[in-house]
Amino acid sequence: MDYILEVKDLTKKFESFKLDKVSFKLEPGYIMGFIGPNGAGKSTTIKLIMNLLKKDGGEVKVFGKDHIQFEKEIKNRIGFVYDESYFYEDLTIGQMKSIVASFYKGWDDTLFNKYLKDFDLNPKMKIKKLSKGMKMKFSLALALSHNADLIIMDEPTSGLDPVFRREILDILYNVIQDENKSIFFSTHITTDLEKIADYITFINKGKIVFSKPKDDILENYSVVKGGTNLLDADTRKEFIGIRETGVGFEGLVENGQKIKELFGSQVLIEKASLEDIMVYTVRG
Ligand SMILES: Nc1ncnc2c1ncn2[C@@H]1O[C@H](COP(=O)(O)OP(=O)(O)OP(=O)(O)O)[C@@H](O)[C@H]1O
Repeated sequence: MDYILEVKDLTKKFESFKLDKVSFKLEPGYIMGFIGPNGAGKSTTIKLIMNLLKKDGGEVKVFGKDHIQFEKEIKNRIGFVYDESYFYEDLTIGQMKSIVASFYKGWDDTLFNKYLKDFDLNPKMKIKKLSKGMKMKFSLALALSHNADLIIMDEPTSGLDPVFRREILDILYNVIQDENKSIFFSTHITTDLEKIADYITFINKGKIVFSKPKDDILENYSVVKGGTNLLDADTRKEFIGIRETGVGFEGLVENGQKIKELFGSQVLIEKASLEDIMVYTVRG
């Protein structure tokens, strides 16, 4: 199997945080969402993949090649959207575009102008006058205009309104209709991933909780609701996380069948959303 992105045992130590042997793989033609709470290590992972930070251990291969040894060649084929703006604020969109375009072999000006139009961006506008959402749109237009085979984005939809977010998701979906291209992006907006992601990689406290097909995840995890009288030391062990309220409890389980056998009709079992899975796993 040829992977477009292969991360193996990626490790980075900061003073008070460790990214601990992070591993996952992405095949061509798919979208992988990268989720996790604040401070889980998403941006650090992305910066390490892009070699913007020096790793302490592990391996990263992009298009089957080492990400440092073949950095220049690889970056020509990556469209990168970063959560911190790296633009020169005094330049206009058009001027900044010319600088960025000069780095890429496959730059497509026609496509870029189409995105500017779609995104309602005026090339004469100075970058410092753009709102957060407009800057994000500009970053996206740049990332999508050099025929990249892999799009890597750190929270591309944060700060965007729901209408534009939906538009972005449609654009991303169109990108992967070319089966040689893939998208890897981090986000807090799990409902966006429910719409378009094929795979979900979930990171918590620097460790991967899972990296699996979205459909498997949504099929396997359930939220169980019932009375607190059902909870004791043994039954609690069945849950990944539990929330108790005045009227009963809600808990996340990976195998709903076992709970069904245990509690029968005393509980209500519903499919878990990605948000449920994230919240209950993080809270425990
Ligand atoms: N350059 C650095 N030096 C020291 N610690 C750092 C550095 N960069 C990140 N960290 C720490 O590493 C941890 C992970 O940060 P990271 O930005 O990767 O999280 P994240 O999952 O992207 O969070 P968020 O969703 O809030 O953006 C945090 O505790 C952060 O303080």
